[in-house]
Formats: sequence, structure tokens, C-alpha cells
Amino acid sequence: MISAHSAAAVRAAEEPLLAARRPLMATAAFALATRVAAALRREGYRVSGSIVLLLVGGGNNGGDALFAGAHLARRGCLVHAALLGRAHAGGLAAATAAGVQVHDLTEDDDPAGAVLELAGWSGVWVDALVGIGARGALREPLARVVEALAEERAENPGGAIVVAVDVPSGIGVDDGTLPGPVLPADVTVTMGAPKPGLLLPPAADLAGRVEVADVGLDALDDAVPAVCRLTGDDVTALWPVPGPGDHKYTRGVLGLVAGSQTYPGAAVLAAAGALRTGLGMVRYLGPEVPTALVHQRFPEVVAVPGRVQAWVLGPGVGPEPSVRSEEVGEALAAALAAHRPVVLDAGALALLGETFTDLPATVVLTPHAGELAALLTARGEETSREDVEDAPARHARLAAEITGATVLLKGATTVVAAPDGPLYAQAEATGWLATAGAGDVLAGMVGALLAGYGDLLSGELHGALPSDGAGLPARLAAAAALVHGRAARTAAGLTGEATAGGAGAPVTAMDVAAAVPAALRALLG
Ligand SMILES: NC(=O)C1=CN([C@@H]2O[C@H](COP(=O)(O)OP(=O)(O)OC[C@H]3O[C@@H](n4cnc5c(N)ncnc54)[C@H](OP(=O)(O)O)[C@@H]3O)[C@@H](O)[C@H]2O)[C@@H](O)CC1
Ligand SMILES: Nc1ncnc2c1ncn2[C@@H]1O[C@H](COP(=O)(O)OP(=O)(O)O)[C@@H](O)[C@H]1O
Ligand SMILES: [K+]
Repeated sequence: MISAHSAAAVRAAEEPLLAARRPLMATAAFALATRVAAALRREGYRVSGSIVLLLVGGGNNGGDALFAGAHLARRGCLVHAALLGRAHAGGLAAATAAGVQVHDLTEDDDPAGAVLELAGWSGVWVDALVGIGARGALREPLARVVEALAEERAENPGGAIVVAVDVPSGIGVDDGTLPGPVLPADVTVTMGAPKPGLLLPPAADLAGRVEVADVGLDALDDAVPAVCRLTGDDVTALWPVPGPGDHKYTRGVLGLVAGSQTYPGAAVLAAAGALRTGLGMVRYLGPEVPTALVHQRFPEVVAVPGRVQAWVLGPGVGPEPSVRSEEVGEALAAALAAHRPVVLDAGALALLGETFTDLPATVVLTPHAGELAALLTARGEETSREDVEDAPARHARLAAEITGATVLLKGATTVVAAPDGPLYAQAEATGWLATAGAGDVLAGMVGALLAGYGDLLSGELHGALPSDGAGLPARLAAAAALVHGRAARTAAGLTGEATAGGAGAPVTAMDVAAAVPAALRALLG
């Protein structure tokens, strides 16, 4: 698991080490210099003779860069430091002594022009304007400097390598927002532990490759992270694999209320997602047309009511009031009364406006940005789709706090929030996944996982969940998002890893469901 810690948690972890006079900045700077050199070599350049531009702000973030610049100068780089704030005194002395050429632009009439000129002949730009000490959008003149460099980079994408120190300067370190201009990085060398904004959209998209420099912040090992990203190993450990003692009822039965005369296909897609994820049985409850369609594709689906361990309610059920949405409401009331975990998707989310106001965390909502905006607005928090897209983590958490439920907010990076505990941010998908019906498949997948853990999760409602089970619904939802994204990549002809290159090819929602077993085989062995 990749764990990100807030700026405050990192500072708290640093405090005792600084008090004990541990040379944190020296360690951070040495790691930074090493990573800059590695980035140069990866691009086929020699370290010695390369021209490096340090963009130095007035805090310790700039200090890191100045000390790193001294190391690089000693390794034969030609290092320029553009000072845009009152530079770290020790760093400046070390840099000057090592032969770094210092350009004090703090009183310059046109610092953006001066920086652009230096940038023009540099192979690496080290962005050390602000780190975890950033407050809000970059102020002038830093904002103008960053805008000019970002423009230059966009026009000349094969140009300089951009290495951000700790975080790309000016991102919302703790919430992943972009309050103002930010220079996109190729590599972010982050000190001690990743920061939330390096995992959360939209800021995470500007961080490039994130490399963690170990500065010995051991206290973070025991701290609850602010944001987690599950890796394949976490999913392997979580995924229910049947043993010899299992039968279909112990593996989990999922009740599915999905599809309508208008949107019958959603029932098939949600059933496909659930069945491919692996569970004992799907019970489908719906009208004639979707039932016939489901049976045509999946004869194993049982279309009579009976015992279930979890529910998926809402895919393909119109948001407008209808007979079908009444049925969804009744199913939800029954599921809650029986303490069963539930996924509420698409049309079922409209039920949460005035009724069902206080849900348990074993209810997982699966909105996209537009649906989340509508849900929050219905609950008196006037919100637009753009608001959600600008701050997905904040809005997912708000919805979880207001409803009590776990919220899985779909997008290129899928964010999962429970009312408390860490957020999850999964980014394994491909743009090909943005296709109609992919969300129905995901709802079925989340439901199947909840069904697999159904009896344990039902216990949570009675306060009987073992201590390691806290936050389990959020973790399971994140695991489903990871496998959904990897299945999309597999279906698109891309390899399992999100960092792999290649464009791949279009996929349909059914292709994604069909690729889930292959994605799981790669994880479960
Ligand atoms: N502690 C340590 O030993 C270690 C620290 N480490 C490193 O230190 C970094 C944290 O350093 P930090 O606390 O000095 O804050 P930092 O990120 O440099 O920002 C403060 C400066 O930015 C300015 N500024 C703020 N907001 C602004 C805005 N919107 N627009 C414009 N300017 C703005 C602010 O100016 P002010 O607002 O005070 O006028 C001040 O000058 C951390 O990210 C890591 O890289 C590592 O080396 C490990 C050891
Ligand atoms: N740009 C993107 N890159 C990768 N995945 C995306 C992107 N946009 C959306 N997705 C994913 O595609 C799926 C679309 O779901 P959704 O919008 O609910 O579709 P539908 O309602 O038609 O089923 C979600 O899992 C979402 O996370
Ligand atoms: K920075």
C-alpha cells in the first residue's frame, strides 16, 4: 500500500528528529541530487556537464534545492539558482561555495523573463518554490514565473526535465486541489512520505513519477495515513478465494435490483461485473424484459427472492420517480433492517435526498461527479459537477460525512471516502474505461466483494467487527476499483501496470467485465 501523510503529520514526525539534531535537510538534499542525476541518466544524458536550474523559494523547500545544487555542482553539473524569495542561508552558502551561479531575482522587474532565459538553456528545472509550507495559490511573482514556465513546457514538451521538490509548488498539499498555477513535473521527489496531493486528483496528475526519499520519519510507520493507494498485493490479501469447505452460500449471494424497461442492459452489466468478480450466486429481481436479457446472457442467475449477503441497488433505474425506484426504496429499507451491506448506484442515489438520511458505512454509494453534485445539492450543499471535479476528495468526504455511507467517487482516479479513516485513491484505469455501462459493471463488482464479506460486515452494524475490520467497506470498494481499472487495461490490450506505455484499443463495458478474471489471475496467481 502507498500511504500519504498530511503536511501536519509530516511536520510532527520531523519534530523529534530535528530536536535531536538529525540532519534531515542534508539527507533530503542528497536524495534529491541523486534523483536528479538518475532522471538525467534515464533520459540518456551525462550528469557531468548538464545544466541545472534551481527555482528557489523562501523556505526550507528552497533550502533542499540549494544543498542538492551544491552536490550536483560537485558532480560536474553547471548549476544556476534563481532566487525568488529570501533564500535559506545555509543552503545558499553551501551552493555558493560549490560554484552554483546565484541569480537574485527578488528585486528584479521581470523575474518571469529572467527565469525563462535561464530555463531556455537548462536541461533540468528543479521546482523548489514552495513545499508543504504552501498556503493557498502561489502569490506574485511566483505565480507569473510558474505560468511562464508551464507555458514554455507545454509548447516544448520534449524540453527540460522538471523535478519537483517534495510537491509541485502550489498544489493543495493535503487535498489535491489546484488553487492556482502549477508547473507540471516529470518527477516529484517527496521527502519522508508521499503527501495526499500526490495521490489525489487533480493535483496528482501534475506530479509525474513520484519517488520517495527516505529521511527516516519512522513515526509515520504507526500513523494512520490520510490517503492510501492499494497495490496488487493488498488486493491479493483481501480477495475472497474459496477453500474446500466453501459452498455457494458461504461464498456470498448478491441481491441485484437493477435495470428497467428503459435501461434493461444495466442489469446484465451489473450481473456480469458481480459474476466475474467471483461469488456464490446472483439473485436478480426485476421486470420481465431485463430478466429475460440477464438469463439470455447468464443462465446461472436466480430470479427469485431469497437469502442474500449483500445488495446492489439502482443501476439502470431512472433517477426520475417510477415503480422501479419505489422497489429500490423498499429493497434498501429491507437491506438496512437486515443489517446487510448495500451498493447504491445511479438511480438509487436519488433516494438519498430526503429519506435514508443516516446510513451506516456498510452502504457504499458509487456516484460519478455529476451524481455526487446532485446528491450534495439535494442535501442542502449547493454543488456543481465542476466543484466536485476541482476537489474530488473534499466532496467525497463531505458526502460520506453527511450520509454516514462510504462514497466511491468514479473518475480517471477513483476516490473512496468513509465518514472517517483514510481516503483511498486508485488510478489504474485507462481513458477507454470512460464508456457507458462501465459504472454498472463496477457496481456489480463492489457488490460481489461486499457479499463475500457479507456476514462480517453485517456484524459491523452490531459493533462486532474485529478491530482490523474498521474501514473495510472503503477498502473493499477501493480493491474493486483497482481490479476494474486493471480489467479495463487488460481488455484494451495494455499491461496490468498503470505506468506502462501504449495507447491500447477501445473496450466495451462487457469487455471490461469479461477481462476481470484475467486481471484477477494476474493478482491471485
Ligand atoms: N523542516 C526540515 O528541516 C525539513 C524540511 N524539508 C523541506 O522543507 C519544506 C517545508 O519547508 P517550510 O516549512 O519552510 O515551507 P516551504 O514549503 O518552503 O514554504 C514556505 C515558503 O513559501 C512561501 N509561501 C507559502 N505559501 C506561498 C504562496 N501561496 N505563494 C508564495 N509563497 C508562499 C513562504 O513565504 P511567506 O508566506 O512566509 O512569506 C515561505 O517562504 C518541505 O516541503 C521539504 O521540502 C525537508 O528538507 C525535510 C527537512
Ligand atoms: N478519463 C477516465 N479515465 C479512466 N477511467 C475513467 C475515466 N472517466 C471515467 N472513468 C471510469 O469509467 C467508469 C464510468 O462509469 P459511469 O460514468 O458510472 O458510467 P455508466 O453510468 O454509463 O456505467 C467509472 O468506473 C470511472 O471511474
Ligand atoms: K516544490
